[in-house]
Amino acid sequence: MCVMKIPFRKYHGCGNDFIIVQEEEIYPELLQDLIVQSCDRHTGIGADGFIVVRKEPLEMLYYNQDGSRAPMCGNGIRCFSQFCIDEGIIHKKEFVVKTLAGDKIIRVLDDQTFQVNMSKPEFEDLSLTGTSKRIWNDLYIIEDRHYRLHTFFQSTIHTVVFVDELNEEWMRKDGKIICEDPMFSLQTNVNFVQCIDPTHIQMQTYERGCGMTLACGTGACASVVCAYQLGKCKDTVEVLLPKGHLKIHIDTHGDVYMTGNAQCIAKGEYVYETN
Ligand SMILES: N[C@@H](CCC[C@H](N)C(=O)O)C(=O)O
Repeated sequence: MCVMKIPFRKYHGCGNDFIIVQEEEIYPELLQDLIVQSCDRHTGIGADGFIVVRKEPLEMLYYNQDGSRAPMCGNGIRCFSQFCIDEGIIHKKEFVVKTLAGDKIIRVLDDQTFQVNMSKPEFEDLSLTGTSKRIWNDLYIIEDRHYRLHTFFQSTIHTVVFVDELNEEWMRKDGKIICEDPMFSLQTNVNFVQCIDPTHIQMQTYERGCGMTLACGTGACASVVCAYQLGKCKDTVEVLLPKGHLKIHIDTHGDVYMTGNAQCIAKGEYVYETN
């Protein structure tokens, strides 16, 4: 066994929480184990996700709490941006971050608030979603609950489900069932959405690699895109979440913009014991 002290910061965006470290502080061969141990809510720091900061060129490497890699994280990229400011890595008001879902342009607004161009949704390229067929308004029944699934790629795979009311018990149970359905070979994030009025929705996400979270940025974008396509909302919507809100805007070219904040909640050294 060997003990290492790894400098980290912890952030949250609307309650979606992340451990963030710089790439030079970690050993790639130990990364999976480090993620699983440090994200544990009882024996580690606790977090929904783990972010590695690559500086040259600036890149966000995102991992879910189970150690799986994801192409992007909307709340994570705002926290990544705040980390880069806090650590003196970035001094500009606008910059580009590389991700597995392409380059994302970040604009720093007020203190701790960021606008991110989250790119256009992808409805056609099924290889991106890990599904063998297009899923749009498809009926999905669990016991006596009837859902309509809409699956597409919005910087990562998302399935949007509109419900009359958000119900914690069913979201957790049915979110897991939909997420792990074998028709999604790469699994899917599942967003339960309640439309309040044309400019407000409420949502919560069962995340692949993590379970229920308090917020999901890419999920908020996907939910608004889907609601807009179905004529359920306007092109600018406030997404209400248990611990905050995000503003999502779809421009005339179909690009999706997310605006929200990011907060540093801890800074220190993680005492990591290798097995
Ligand atoms: N919480 C994130 C999404 C994180 C990745 C997701 N669980 C996946 O595996 O695709 C967000 O804010 O977008």
